[in-house]
Amino acid sequence: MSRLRLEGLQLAQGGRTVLEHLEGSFHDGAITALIGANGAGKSTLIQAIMGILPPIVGQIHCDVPKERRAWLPQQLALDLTFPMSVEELVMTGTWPSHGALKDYCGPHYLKAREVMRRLGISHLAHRPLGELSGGQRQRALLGRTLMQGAELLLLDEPFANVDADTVTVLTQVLREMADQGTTIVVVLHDLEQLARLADCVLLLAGGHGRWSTPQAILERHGVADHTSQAPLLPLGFPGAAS
Ligand SMILES: Nc1ncnc2c1ncn2[C@@H]1O[C@H](COP(=O)(O)OP(=O)(O)OP(=O)(O)O)[C@@H](O)[C@H]1O
Repeated sequence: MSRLRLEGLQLAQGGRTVLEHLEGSFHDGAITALIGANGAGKSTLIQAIMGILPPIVGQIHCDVPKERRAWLPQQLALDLTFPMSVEELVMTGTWPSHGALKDYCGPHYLKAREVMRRLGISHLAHRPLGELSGGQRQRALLGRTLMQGAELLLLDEPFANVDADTVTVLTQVLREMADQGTTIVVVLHDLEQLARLADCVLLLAGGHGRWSTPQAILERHGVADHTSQAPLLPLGFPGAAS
């Protein structure tokens, strides 16, 4: 049985229903793209899965322990002026399981070094977060979730404001995480990212959710061969609820 399931879910923001009758299971060890127009409720669903927004009706069944759930919010939502280095940020990935006040030990530093190497940010270990580019920041933030050993990873537009090399590295690391069993839910906004990354799709439109596949979404947008370089088109999903 899937570790993350939605059952008769209704979610509201500011007293207004945003999504209702959401049902279904996210595949374990797969990357599910959460797509839909602006305001469709993608962030709302992410907040609910993270346990920040309680459902009005229905339930979210999540069998992943809290310390193994990770959320990478939109970069713009983060205050990165906090005086902290890349290595320190990556090390905070140990907090959910070890506590914030515990001293780090040798194996923690070794693991952090391995994580930074994997993400190509070893040379930035001691650089303050405020001095990083968007792509470098995103690598460091993903490093924190690797350090955490996340089994459920939620990402909100992880490729916004990042360079092409970072897109490649993030895509590769996310695929490796999924192959190792992590359940990944990622808010995406364009077809190229969808073609490159997603195994499954949950499309939000008109207050409802519909499960689909990357192939079906790409064909609907007239991109038949999804293995080729798909054009970078905004996903507006007109009439997506049909
Ligand atoms: N804190 C809030 N109070 C009231 N309404 C909200 C709040 N947050 C979101 N909303 C509304 O809920 C609806 C869904 O918003 P949400 O941010 O989940 O959409 P989204 O699909 O993530 O959009 P985007 O692609 O623009 O990020 C929108 O109509 C939005 O205006």
